[in-house]
Amino acid sequence: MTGVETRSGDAKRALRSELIAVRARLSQEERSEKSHAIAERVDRIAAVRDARTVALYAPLGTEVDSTELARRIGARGGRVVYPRSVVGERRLVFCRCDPAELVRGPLGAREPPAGAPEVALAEVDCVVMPGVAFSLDGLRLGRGGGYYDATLWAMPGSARVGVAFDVQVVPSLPREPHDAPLDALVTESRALTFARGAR
Ligand SMILES: Nc1nc2c(c(=O)[nH]1)N(C=O)[C@@H](CNc1ccc(C(=O)N[C@@H](CCC(=O)O)C(=O)O)cc1)CN2
Ligand SMILES: Nc1ncnc2c1ncn2[C@@H]1O[C@H](COP(=O)(O)OP(=O)(O)OP(=O)(O)O)[C@@H](O)[C@H]1O
Repeated sequence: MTGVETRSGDAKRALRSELIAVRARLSQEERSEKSHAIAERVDRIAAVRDARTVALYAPLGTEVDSTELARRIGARGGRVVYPRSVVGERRLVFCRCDPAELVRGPLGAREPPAGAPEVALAEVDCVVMPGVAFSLDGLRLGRGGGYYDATLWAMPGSARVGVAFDVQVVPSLPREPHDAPLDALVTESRALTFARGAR
């Protein structure tokens, strides 16, 4: 690892604990209300509305609640898949699963159980991701495993949409070469889209 990458790694760690604390200050009621507004807004983004298969996530801790978005996508006939962490390989696979069947995975997030049908990465039209922080230029800071980044690089045709509360958005984030930039970022107050060429 180069010195530059080490410094941005340190900066990411500091930002991670700061932004997790900021998000935790929202009340349960605020998070629920804002998550509903985010679901409405995400569902108006063309990349999501036109997607046949959308990768969502099972909310963990104080992340944006994806339940309403799952309901909306299902209601219009879309297919929702959830990530399973392949520990040791730093990657995700996506499986079909009823939300009620999700089980606690090795990293603490709820995931599809072993045996849930896996969907090829190329079939996933859009990936909707939670994060700890997002920047106005479309970078995402996750929990630090690098799972989404590694997987997204193997999905060049999938739209990448980050979802967050306004308090998680910062002007800029330290960028490392493996970071996979977003196509869109949606909060309770706005939707930002980023040009592919610009990233
Ligand atoms: N909801 C959700 N699902 C996700 C992710 C995520 O960030 N959020 N991931 C993004 O890559 C992948 C799983 N990676 C994870 C990486 C770290 C931790 C984590 O920090 N776990 C806590 C314990 C959480 C708990 O038990 O409440 C910990 O180890 O301290 C969780 C999941 C795929 N699924
Ligand atoms: N594709 C990759 N190849 C090599 N190392 C990687 C790759 N992706 C991430 N890493 C390493 O993994 C660690 C975590 O990366 P990073 O901080 O970008 O994760 P994150 O986006 O916050 O996590 P996640 O996507 O799991 O929520 C870093 O040490 C980084 O150098």
